[in-house]
Amino acid sequence: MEDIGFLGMGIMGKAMAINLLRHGFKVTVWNRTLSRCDELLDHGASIGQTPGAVLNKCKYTIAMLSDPAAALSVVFDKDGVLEQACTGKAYIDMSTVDADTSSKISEAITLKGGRFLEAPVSGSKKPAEDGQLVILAAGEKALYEEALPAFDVIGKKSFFLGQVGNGARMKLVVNMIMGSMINAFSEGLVLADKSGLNPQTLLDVLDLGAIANPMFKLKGPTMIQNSYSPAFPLKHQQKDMRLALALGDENAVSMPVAAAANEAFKKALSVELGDLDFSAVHEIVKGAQHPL
Ligand SMILES: NC(=O)C1=CN([C@@H]2O[C@H](COP(=O)(O)OP(=O)(O)OC[C@H]3O[C@@H](n4cnc5c(N)ncnc54)[C@H](OP(=O)(O)O)[C@@H]3O)[C@@H](O)[C@H]2O)C=CC1
Ligand SMILES: O=CC(=O)O
Repeated sequence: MEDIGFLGMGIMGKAMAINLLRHGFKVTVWNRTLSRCDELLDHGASIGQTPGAVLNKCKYTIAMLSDPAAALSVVFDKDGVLEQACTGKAYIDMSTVDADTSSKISEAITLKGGRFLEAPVSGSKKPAEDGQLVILAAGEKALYEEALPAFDVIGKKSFFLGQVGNGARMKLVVNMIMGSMINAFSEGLVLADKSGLNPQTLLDVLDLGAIANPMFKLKGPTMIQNSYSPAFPLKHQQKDMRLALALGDENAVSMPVAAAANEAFKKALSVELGDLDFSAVHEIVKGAQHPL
């Protein structure tokens, strides 16, 4: 698996492609805003002019795109992946999407003789830079096994979860929990502050107890400084809450905590915090204490 195509040079795609290049893979990159590929030239990448051109050149193509609309557009639009899908071509979509989107893509590609794996990831900008992602793959098992040398560079652990859709579902469950947790954490920071406690001391206490976790440790110090440089953009976290709630609807699972968290993310989007880190929901939680 030496020659790899990579579609989507956003926060995650760029870091993952650079890691592959560092480890000796030949990588051909494409991004909708093509100029964002230029930086990859310094790392030894080639540039493809369209998703179809990348697929045409490479036996294996990975995609890391923002949402279902982007994932579908890159496959089904003109000069897209589907135009070049055929026997011997493998497509690995690592974007966070819902199971229906993934299944649509899988069906279209396999109908043309192509191969498909979904492989969303858990972990953010820093784990992507450090090759420490957790990979949640589903689809063609043989393709999963062929992809492992690349997954081992990108991630610290890969799971094969069975049929297409299971990777997407697992990722949405994980991010539903994460989105609810960041809201509860934010409320705790506000409560500590308003009741006369030092939020930094709260962080120290949390870090020593049963609910210590890497997210609180990483995001806490920046949240108390109101600093939200995007590692995981809030607009993507809201997309994940929306898709997870839809999965809850499909399965008649009541999720009032996630629904409340989703409202906070929606409010954050409405005041244009979507491009900041998802921890910027803290601004909404703080603001809720001062209704106009
Ligand atoms: N950041 C994180 O911590 C993590 C993100 N994820 C998931 O990974 C995916 C990518 O995230 P991230 O890199 O942070 O996102 P970014 O917003 O940084 O990048 C999004 C990418 O999608 C492309 N894109 C958006 N819309 C379209 C479209 N209609 N057609 C073609 N390309 C499009 C963008 O291209 P352009 O440059 O032209 O806008 C860009 O390459 C998302 O699904 C996210 O939920 C998963 C784990 C962690
Ligand atoms: O999807 C985001 C992450 O941190 O994982």
